[in-house]
Amino acid sequence: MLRLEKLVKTYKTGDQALKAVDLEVPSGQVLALIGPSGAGKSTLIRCINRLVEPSSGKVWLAETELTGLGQGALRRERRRMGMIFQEYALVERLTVMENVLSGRLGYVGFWRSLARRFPQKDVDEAFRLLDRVGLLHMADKRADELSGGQRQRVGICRALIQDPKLLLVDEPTASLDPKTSRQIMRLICELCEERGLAAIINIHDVALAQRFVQRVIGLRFGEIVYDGPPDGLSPDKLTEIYGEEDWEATIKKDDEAPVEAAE
Ligand SMILES: Nc1ncnc2c1ncn2[C@@H]1O[C@H](COP(=O)(O)OP(=O)(O)OP(=O)(O)O)[C@@H](O)[C@H]1O
Repeated sequence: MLRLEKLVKTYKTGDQALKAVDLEVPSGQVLALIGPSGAGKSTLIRCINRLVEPSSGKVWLAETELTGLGQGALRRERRRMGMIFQEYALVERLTVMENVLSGRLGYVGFWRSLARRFPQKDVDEAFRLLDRVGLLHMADKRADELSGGQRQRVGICRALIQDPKLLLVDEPTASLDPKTSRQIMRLICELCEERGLAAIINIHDVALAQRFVQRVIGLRFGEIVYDGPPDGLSPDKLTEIYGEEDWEATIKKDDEAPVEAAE
């Protein structure tokens, strides 16, 4: 449902962040994008919805070539791609409910959005989503009163209320403690499964990626150097992706106790 063909991004500075990346993601597949700092992970995610304009190559979302669209058509197609950010990108002075509903701004008309008058079905869906992520009781709280984990849950609801087919997730746990990180990764993966959503998750924590996703893409210097199951990430493979390090302590152990469901 998502296809990248020879995607290249060269920034004005001359940095070649992506070198002819080919990638296909079927419907409903959740994959993790790993790689060292500067490998091109954020660039790849942002080239898909053209927040960063690719230099050449094509991005297909189902039958639509996103790279060939004008601004109006691109705005419409972006509704099908929800984005979740490391720093949540909430509007601090707005309530949780208002932040979630802002995910519908691409759908409601200009005047309606200006008055923040959303259709009742959008409000109902926002309540359902907040309930699903355990934040129903927080609906009227201001965003700046929330913890990091709660903010990310709001960010997730805001992406999902768009009713996307694909989630683009940029370091969702980078600002969170280890336990909250696991909770957020689990939540994202569960929601994708419930809704048949595909997702690309840019994540630094290899063990966390291995624990939750079916497929891992390793990026190095703008090229895919690993594409396979989480268990195929041997120390040698990780060295190829990241460079020398002692990986035994980092890789998920098979005998590791499963995380409590109640976490
Ligand atoms: N706006 C920009 N202008 C110029 N060069 C950029 C820009 N954004 C990224 N780059 C360069 O492109 C390359 C890839 O950067 P990118 O942020 O995509 O990597 P990343 O894998 O997401 O790194 P990190 O994990 O540190 O976020 C780097 O060499 C970076 O310096």
